[in-house]
Amino acid sequence: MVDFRFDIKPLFPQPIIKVTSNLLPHTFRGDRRQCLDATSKMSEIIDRLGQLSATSQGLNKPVTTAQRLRMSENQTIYLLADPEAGNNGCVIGLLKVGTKDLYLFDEKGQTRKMEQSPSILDFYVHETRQRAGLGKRLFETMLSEEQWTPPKCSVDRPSEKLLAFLGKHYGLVRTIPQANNFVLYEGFFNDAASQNGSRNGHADSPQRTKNGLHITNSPNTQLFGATYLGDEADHQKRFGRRNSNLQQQHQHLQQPSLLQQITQISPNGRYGAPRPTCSMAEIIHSGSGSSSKSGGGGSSESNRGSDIAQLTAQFQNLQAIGDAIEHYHLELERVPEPEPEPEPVTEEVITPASPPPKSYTPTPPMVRSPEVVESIIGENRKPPAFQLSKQHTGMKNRSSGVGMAVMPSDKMEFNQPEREDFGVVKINRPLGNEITSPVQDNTDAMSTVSSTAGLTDQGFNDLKFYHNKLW
Ligand SMILES: CC(=O)SCCNC(=O)CCNC(=O)[C@H](O)C(C)(C)COP(=O)(O)OP(=O)(O)OC[C@H]1O[C@@H](n2cnc3c(N)ncnc32)[C@H](O)[C@@H]1OP(=O)(O)O
Repeated sequence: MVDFRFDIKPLFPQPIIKVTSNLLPHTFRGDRRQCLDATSKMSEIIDRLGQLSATSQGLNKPVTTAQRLRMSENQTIYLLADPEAGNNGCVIGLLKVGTKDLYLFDEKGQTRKMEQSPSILDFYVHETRQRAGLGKRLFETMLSEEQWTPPKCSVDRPSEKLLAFLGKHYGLVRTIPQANNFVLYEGFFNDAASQNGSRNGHADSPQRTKNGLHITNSPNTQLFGATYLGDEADHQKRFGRRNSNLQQQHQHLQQPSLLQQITQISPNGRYGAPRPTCSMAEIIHSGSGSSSKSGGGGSSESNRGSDIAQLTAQFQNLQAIGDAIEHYHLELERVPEPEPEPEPVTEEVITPASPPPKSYTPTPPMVRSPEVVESIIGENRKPPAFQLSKQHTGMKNRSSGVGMAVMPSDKMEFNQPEREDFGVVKINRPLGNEITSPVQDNTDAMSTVSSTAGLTDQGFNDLKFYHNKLW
């Protein structure tokens, strides 16, 4: 029995009291100060009994606390005490009930939404007083106060003791399997459809197929296929340890043809929103698209001609890409091995506080001078041939995100000896490296450079001034 440092008699003018979110016995009468005192004491009683109940059921945290009761709108705790025991009396048991909106399966496996369904949420009688009829006394008081009948109560994860209790006192044995942790007994749905407004095919409720499968219509359904509720395996998995004795009914069959049918649900909402087109995908797929179009529609000669022209253009594009890749590989092979490491340059040397980049994507040909390529490749694959100054490496001027996304360049340097008009920049050539042949000048760029973009003392513009954030 559970006793407390205070006298419980004022709180228990009768052996069983009812407590709701105000944390006061339903019998309570008193002023504000007495009210605060009673609330504090009642909180202590509830927390203590809730903890004992959890321990008794092997739960790692209590289902019942004063704080939870205070926050709830539709829960009630019945407390059983023996006010005459000892000096201060003692509390013997607790029964927490409430109403819940639940999606449940009826005896036929049909889904029903039950609103304000009566539920047994927590039940405990102190170990020293169990099997003495006190549990039944508490339960009966609750039934009469709430005007509930036992078969109409759902039970939240009942323990074996509670299952035995309900079987013994109320003949509740045959259960209706559910996909959640609640146990229902046969008779739960008798006249429930008319009383509780339960219905099948509710907008929010799972739908039922002719074979008894239940399909949840959630965004995940669009992404990963339908979720099936109510089959035995799923029930076993969800229902867990306590209700192994309840696995008995409703073997729902899953036929492959039906699965195919129900998983072909067209996406809607944001999952059905158009996606941005991928230019490479367009190149690859537009050929088949156009051919199917022309094939399906009985196209004219001119259509066919334009299709061929399109295909030729795409082919040439692909060829050009292939050539560029091949050229790029050749250039990489041609990069000479770095010289043995000379004495490092001591002046103006940067010993980067941050480590060098872990991965490096080398520059394509025709963009850098071989020396720059060599030094940068050496930076990643082998120890550098010499220590690079900040001005050589452009460490601060590096645009790793944007530049690499567009072309595999570790460093982009801009040659702009004179100020040009707004928005126009000549790029990719250090000062002094003038174009010797038009072939070299294979790069163009437009930039959003402002007139305040600063030149370094070497004449390089810092790329950050050109970076378009929308990239
Ligand atoms: C939703 C939930 O709350 S689930 C959690 C339920 N609570 C617990 O499991 C906590 C530990 N158990 C208890 O507190 C109590 O056993 C209760 C609340 C379940 C029942 O209270 P009691 O005062 O023992 O009930 P009462 O004396 O009226 O009825 C006794 C019957 O309950 C069942 N019962 C009670 N204790 C046990 C037990 N240790 N083992 C098996 N059955 C038991 C039996 O059917 C028993 O009848 P029997 O003695 O003829 O076999």
